[in-house]
Amino acid sequence: MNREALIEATRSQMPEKRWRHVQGVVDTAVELAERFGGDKDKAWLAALLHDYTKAWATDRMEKLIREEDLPKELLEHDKELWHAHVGAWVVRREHGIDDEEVLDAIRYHTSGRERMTLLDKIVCLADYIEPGRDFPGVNRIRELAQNNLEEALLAGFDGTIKLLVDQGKRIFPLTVLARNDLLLTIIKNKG
Ligand SMILES: Nc1ncnc2c1ncn2[C@@H]1O[C@H](COP(=O)(O)OP(=O)(O)O)[C@@H](O)[C@H]1O
Repeated sequence: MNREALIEATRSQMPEKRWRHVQGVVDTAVELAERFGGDKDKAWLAALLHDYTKAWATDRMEKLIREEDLPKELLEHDKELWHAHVGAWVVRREHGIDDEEVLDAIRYHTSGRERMTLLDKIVCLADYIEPGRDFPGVNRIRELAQNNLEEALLAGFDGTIKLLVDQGKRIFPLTVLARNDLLLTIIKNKG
């Protein structure tokens, strides 16, 4: 795999602002991998590709979800969730990415899932706290991320779930499963 070509291909999918976010996620994911003993190369790759189709038109993503082997359930949920699954499918198809761990980290970076891998957690958390992010509560998540990956991610999911409830939106169930699972892990680690 040619890193430079992959960087250019990714950059060409999105406007400059989104590209800056991706660069922030890449740097943060590599830092988190160093801090928590993850694989830095995989963190780099999954973070680079996590938003590959984020700026694609909705109907382009919808067509792939309908026609390819992608979860049809996505169509009943917020469009913000689509790019994660579609992105994993596209980077496998277009760039031959076949590392299932990396593909999963891309696929679940927005929603999370039950039994998240270390790489899933790193990419998902990096997406919440990269330096360009500015939302109420982000600094608390950054502080927690200094020494507890699970507690930081839990705070991230809690914030997303609260926001969705306040906005009267549907919740994609994987985020609830991810949150419950993280809570259990945190309790076990303390006990
Ligand atoms: N469980 C969920 N159910 C419904 N929508 C969700 C859920 N989790 C996240 N979202 C939506 O996705 C958005 C998060 O997307 P964002 O953080 O911008 O991800 P990315 O960096 O991949 O673009 C949230 O603001 C929310 O609208």
